[in-house]
Amino acid sequence: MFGLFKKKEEAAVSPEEKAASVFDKLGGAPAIDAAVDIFYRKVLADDRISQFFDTIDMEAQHVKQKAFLTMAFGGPNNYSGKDMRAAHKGMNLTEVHFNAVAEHLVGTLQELGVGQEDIDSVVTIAVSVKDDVLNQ
Ligand code: HEM
Repeated sequence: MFGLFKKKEEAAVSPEEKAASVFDKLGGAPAIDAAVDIFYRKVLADDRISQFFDTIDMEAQHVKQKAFLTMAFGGPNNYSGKDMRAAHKGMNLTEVHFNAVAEHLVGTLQELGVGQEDIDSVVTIAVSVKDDVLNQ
């Protein structure tokens, strides 16, 4: 059921050596479901960005939001969807749109009780894909 998020073998790295990602700390794939609901509600309630999701079907979007949050939370690196540049091509996204999404990402984490240090690492991951998302 959570095939998309299946953990890769981590034979070469012991648990002590590998810092837990926010994805792991939240409780892995099942916890992402709760995060998706919060995040998506925020996105759809935001006039700056809700229009981008108007024509997208809910079920497919749920899967995509899971992929989004798994990536942003530093989850298993076996995402097999489109790369970020291709996924957002032709949308004419701007900094305003990006910042709105980042804001809702942070708000979601705050609601889930995630600490500031972990929120900072999620923001770092989000910022690292910004140029691709904005097709700059
Ligand atoms: C940290 C920033 C972002 C990440 C990590 C991200 C991640 C993703 C992922 C994983 C997908 C699914 C790609 C696929 O179809 O395989 C996706 C699709 C999509 N994203 Fe983003 N995204 C980001 C920012 C944004 C922003 C700022 C917007 C608009 C306000 C946006 C709107 C969309 C829409 C509408 C789709 C669906 C496209 C379609 O189905 O045709 N994303 N995103």
